[in-house]
Amino acid sequence: MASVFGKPRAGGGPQSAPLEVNLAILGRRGAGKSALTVKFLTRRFISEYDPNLEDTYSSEETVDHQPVHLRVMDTADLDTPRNCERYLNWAHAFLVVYSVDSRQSFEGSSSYLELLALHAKETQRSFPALLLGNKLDMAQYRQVTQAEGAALAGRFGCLFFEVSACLDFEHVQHVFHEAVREARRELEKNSLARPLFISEERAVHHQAPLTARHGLASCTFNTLSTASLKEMPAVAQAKLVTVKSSRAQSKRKAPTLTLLKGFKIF
Ligand SMILES: Nc1nc2c(ncn2[C@@H]2O[C@H](COP(=O)(O)OP(=O)(O)OP(=O)(O)O)[C@@H](O)[C@H]2O)c(=O)[nH]1
Repeated sequence: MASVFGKPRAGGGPQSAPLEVNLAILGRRGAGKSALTVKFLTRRFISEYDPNLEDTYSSEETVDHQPVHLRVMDTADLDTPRNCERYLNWAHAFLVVYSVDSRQSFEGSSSYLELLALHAKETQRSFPALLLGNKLDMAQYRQVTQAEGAALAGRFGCLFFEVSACLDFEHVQHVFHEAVREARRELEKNSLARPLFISEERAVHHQAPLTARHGLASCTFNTLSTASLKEMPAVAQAKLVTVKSSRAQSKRKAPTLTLLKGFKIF
């Protein structure tokens, strides 16, 4: 697939330009979106962040021996999803985060999943989403059981993981790489797809396949469609991302730039 800024490249071997994947991290305040993002990018757990800053980071990753240019948007909605187009039209995949010690954040994650399902229905496109129960290290204060997390993910047909931003890096990395894999599958599917896209003429049903994959619910937000041909929309809208200074830099109490080694902020 040809590539311009903001549009993905699908496929390609080791010689080709890296696949471009945009990933948005969604969830209620305090769920641990920033902590997970920074853990993934720096291998470190940083405990304090400015809740009002929304940053987009860029990182060169290798996933399954394939180079990937990954952009991660650490969103900062207030209590509920707001002005969502900025990430809905930008991301190829979503990580929806809640905290296992907060029922409120779990309920918030459900709102985000509903928002994604609605967006898929409206745009007739598929959006991989992963549901993450964060703060697994706080399991003794659980308000949300693992079964509840899995059930919610199953309802929306997403992958589900429990993680902790302050425990091992590999687990957090695995989750982000799974999101890249899901996005890549979707991009490849779209690049192979016919050049015309079929839009709905009558009621569209949300499809939430519940197939188990490695014991987890799988798949993406899909919609069924009929008739009426339209031009195929870009997989991602070409959109310039305005990036403020790094949240990791801006709010960290003791700014240590070595923390930023290994990823670049743009
Ligand atoms: N124990 C524990 N604390 C965590 C974990 N992840 C985040 N926290 C803490 O939870 C609080 C909120 O984390 P953030 O990463 O700022 O949460 P957020 O979802 O980005 O919240 P906003 O910035 O308000 O949107 C901070 O005090 C973090 O230190 C975790 O895995 N375990």
